[in-house]
Amino acid sequence: MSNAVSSQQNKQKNNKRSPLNVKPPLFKQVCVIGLGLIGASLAQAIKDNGVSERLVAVDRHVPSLEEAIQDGLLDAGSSVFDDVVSGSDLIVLAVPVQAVQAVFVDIKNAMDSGQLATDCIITDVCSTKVNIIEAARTVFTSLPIGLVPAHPIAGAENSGYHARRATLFVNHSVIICNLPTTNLSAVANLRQLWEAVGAMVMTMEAEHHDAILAHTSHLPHLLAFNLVEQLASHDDNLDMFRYAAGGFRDFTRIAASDPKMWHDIFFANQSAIVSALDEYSVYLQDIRQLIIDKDSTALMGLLGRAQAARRHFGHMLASTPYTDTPAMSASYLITPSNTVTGTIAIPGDKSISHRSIMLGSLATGVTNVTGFLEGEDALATLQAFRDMGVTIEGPDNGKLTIHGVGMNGLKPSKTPLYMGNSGTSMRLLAGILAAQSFDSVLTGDTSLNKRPMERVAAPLRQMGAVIQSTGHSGTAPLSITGRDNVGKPLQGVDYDMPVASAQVKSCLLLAGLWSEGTTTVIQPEVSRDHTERMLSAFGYPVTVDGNRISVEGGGTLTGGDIAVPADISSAAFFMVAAAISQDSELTLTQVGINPTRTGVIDILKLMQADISLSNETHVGGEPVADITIRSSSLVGIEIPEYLVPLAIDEFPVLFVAASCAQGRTVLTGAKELRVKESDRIAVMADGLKTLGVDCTVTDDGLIIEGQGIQSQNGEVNNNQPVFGGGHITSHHDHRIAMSFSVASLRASEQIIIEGVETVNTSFPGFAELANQIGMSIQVDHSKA
Ligand SMILES: O=C(O)C1=C[C@@H](OP(=O)(O)O)[C@@H](O)[C@H](O)C1
Ligand SMILES: C=C(OP(=O)(O)O)C(=O)O
Repeated sequence: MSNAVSSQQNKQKNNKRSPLNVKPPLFKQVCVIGLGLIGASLAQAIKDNGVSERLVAVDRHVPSLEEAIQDGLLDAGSSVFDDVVSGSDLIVLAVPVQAVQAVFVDIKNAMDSGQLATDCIITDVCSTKVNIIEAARTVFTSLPIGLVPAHPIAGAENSGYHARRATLFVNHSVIICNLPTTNLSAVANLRQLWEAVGAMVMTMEAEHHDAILAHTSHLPHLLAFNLVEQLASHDDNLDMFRYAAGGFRDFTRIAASDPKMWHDIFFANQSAIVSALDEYSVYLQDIRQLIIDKDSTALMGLLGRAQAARRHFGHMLASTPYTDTPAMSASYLITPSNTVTGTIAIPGDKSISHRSIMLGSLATGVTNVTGFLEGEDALATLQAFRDMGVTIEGPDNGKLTIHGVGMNGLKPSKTPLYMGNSGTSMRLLAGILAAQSFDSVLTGDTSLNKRPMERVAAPLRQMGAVIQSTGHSGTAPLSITGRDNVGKPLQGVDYDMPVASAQVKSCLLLAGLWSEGTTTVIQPEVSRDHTERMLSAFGYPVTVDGNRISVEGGGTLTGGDIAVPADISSAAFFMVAAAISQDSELTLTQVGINPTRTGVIDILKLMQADISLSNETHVGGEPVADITIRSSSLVGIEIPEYLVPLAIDEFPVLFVAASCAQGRTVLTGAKELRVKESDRIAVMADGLKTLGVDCTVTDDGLIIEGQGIQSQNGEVNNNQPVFGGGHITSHHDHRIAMSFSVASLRASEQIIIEGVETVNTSFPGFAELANQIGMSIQVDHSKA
């Protein structure tokens, strides 16, 4: 008796296909063996996406087949292979690993009898790959040219036909194992199929696949089953389970999976699982010993690294910023307001926070940091040093304890160092890493991977570094060869910097710490000098002679305490907010006023802003002061070029100030703005035009026709709107998003700023603080 079921009567109504059909269908007939969750979901996805003219299935459970035909999913189905397989050009094995060999026997017989063409594509969805290939070798004299082992990394706790979802594979990875015997067109067709159902295809050697999966899937399942077994075998197991908290539940969730399936997988991938388990046992013994020894530093190091790595991997793979932003596409909806008042503390300085991690890690002894900026950029630097084996406790409310490893104590990271969105992290680290004994790779998110890196790579090469910018055009990822492989240390050089960049200067000075002889950097204009100051604070001699800065290689750093002042670049948004609005007065406490950073104060003063400094003192080698700023009648100016590097990050918000000034403001000599997180000249000009401001982009700057009104009798008149309302896109640049938020203080209507999640890179809590002083920013996560 034949177990075949067919669906003539259903054909008509089930021929509807999605408008996004792949045309013509890739396959004439796909035969799915096994209608469990994965097989049925793939069948549904093939059907919905019109990937095959006909779809048939083989399953031992005839009612599922009947239902699938009734549902219009299948054209035919049977529990007997020969009944339906004839003429298939793709066979998908979605059966347990141990059943694969028997299906290969059926396929071979069908090929021998001419029911199947010898180039029919044969694939599978099993979690192990080497044993699938071995099973094929046992059955076929030579591997079929259509054999393409594959593994979709997708699943759910529910199983069976009814749990199927056509979307199961969308945005999930599918690993395809290319075999030397396989027809290239078979691989290409299978790739197209998976892409058509929404998956992302990657290729891998079968052995590598099994080793990776042994660690990432098989080992966790094994541990989950085993932990439940351990607890269940206790005499008081009822109490154990009754009081088992969320940790146990989370850890053992996967122990609810199908035992038969896992039994098969554990045997099928035996050797890779055993070696993953052996490695796990070593780690278990190590952490056991740390607890016995009460080795607090090492235990904190391990736990901190693991916690950060857990977050970090996800972001690294997605090329997204660090902190868990609930939405990666958040917007600000800003209702116009016209007054800001209060006394507020601004978060810590980003530049100094980066350097505190770098020098603290390389120092001997412990460095305690307070006021650390817990923004994504500085956290990227922190993670990189953790990845290189440094124990860093915190951050906890801006406090960090760094257990320095000394000048030669860094260890190679096991993964590329991920710098997120942070140019400072990547460029300064390039200098440090070029001098280390080991190889490194530095990578970043999509924005950072577009920014110029040859500005550091080229001078580092002059020092003897072996460094490649492997991106499209002198861009990251950066691949750095360690000195052990180069065979000699870096050599000091004299380098005349073509641009006044503190990042380039710092990169070379840091490389100079390990170089033979003297490294001298000559800058065309003064740029921020935090590296020089902090090196001195850590006891490393730095010679500054005008714009020539030198270090001798071979010194050491001594850890100490660092108090990070508030970031003047973040304070700038609120300075401009108070200046352009009416009846405003803001005091920003203990802001860093390092003279290489105060260009924004100088420019605002030239524009006749009402700013004053008080409580001037020093914090950790850096001058700080309270800054008070009131509503001002700003006037347009020609910005002196020497101030450009001293206010480089503040220009986006200064453009907002210029729009509110009376008369024209002209910025020149600021080409650097084009290679920040966005092209800040073009992007600001677009946004200003959207809001109705007349401005002209030049090669190296911007001309803005201010719309401010002259003050009458010394009275400030900042009531009139200067900006209209509208939609602004931040181009995922934090400073663009914050600058246009400030513009809302002189807007006539609502401003919506899209893509504001990167504000967290430099100013976590910006919107809350802005609202505290009288602005009205609503954060909208609905696009997540
Ligand atoms: O050294 C630093 O910490 C920084 C230097 C500046 O870059 P350039 O020096 O490349 O202009 C600045 O834009 C950046 O936000 C931070
Ligand atoms: C340019 C900036 O930072 P980085 O270069 O570190 O990404 C910035 O914060 O404005």
